[in-house]
Amino acid sequence: MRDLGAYLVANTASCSPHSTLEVIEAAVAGGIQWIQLRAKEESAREFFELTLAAAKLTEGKAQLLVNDRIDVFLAARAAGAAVAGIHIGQKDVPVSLARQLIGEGIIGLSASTREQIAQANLDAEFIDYLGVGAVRATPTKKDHPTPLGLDGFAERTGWTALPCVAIGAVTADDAAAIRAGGGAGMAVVRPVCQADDPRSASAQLVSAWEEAK
Ligand SMILES: Cc1ncc(COP(=O)(O)OP(=O)(O)O)c(N)n1
Ligand SMILES: Cc1nc(C(=O)O)sc1CCOP(=O)(O)O
Ligand SMILES: [Mg+2]
Repeated sequence: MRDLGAYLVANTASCSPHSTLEVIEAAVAGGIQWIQLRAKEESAREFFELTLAAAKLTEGKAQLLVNDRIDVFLAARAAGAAVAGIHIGQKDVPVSLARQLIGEGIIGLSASTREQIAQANLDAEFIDYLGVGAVRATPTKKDHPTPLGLDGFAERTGWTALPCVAIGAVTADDAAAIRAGGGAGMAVVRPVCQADDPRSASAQLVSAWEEAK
């Protein structure tokens, strides 16, 4: 899984005036193949229902990951939804236990400091990719880690053999630098969720990533 490419974090709080499902449908139509559903304010039931609906849009076309909520992922999978895995962070449950709980499935882990990446390397058997950020400060995640810059991101890809996805105020204009810095993908919220035309914004990100090869 070295190339995750353009990766959408479909953050429910960022999708207005579109609905989250409209954004996901547009992203799939635009060619994005990795989509994480991030719902920080919703109840478990709301997140679960949204995951079921999203999985119908992504099935066979994109990998759908659930942010944070292993319970929601497990419930959606038990309900027969095509959910691919989870993305968890340093404040979530340990990745080895997450692996025990979900069994097969993709696990993405956020890691940005030297210590976090060293620990991820020790836990590498449980992890499919790392989310590494924040590349830049972003209003989308108020408690984002200290900004790294593109150079800091590139430095971190050298600390691990795990695929690293850049996140935090990155845009299509950063695709070449992220790839040159050893990145396996670029994750965005606002460039797609807040675009007037999320489908063409998604297609633009996919092209930028492909052209940066
Ligand atoms: C691809 C990707 N990378 C990093 C994050 C951040 O995850 P986390 O640190 O758990 O923070 P929250 O998103 O839960 O606020 C991510 N979601 N996706
Ligand atoms: C969900 C998330 N995690 C981050 C991290 O640095 O770990 S930054 C972030 C939000 C990225 O949003 P935007 O593309 O709108 O800047
Ligand atoms: Mg988290």
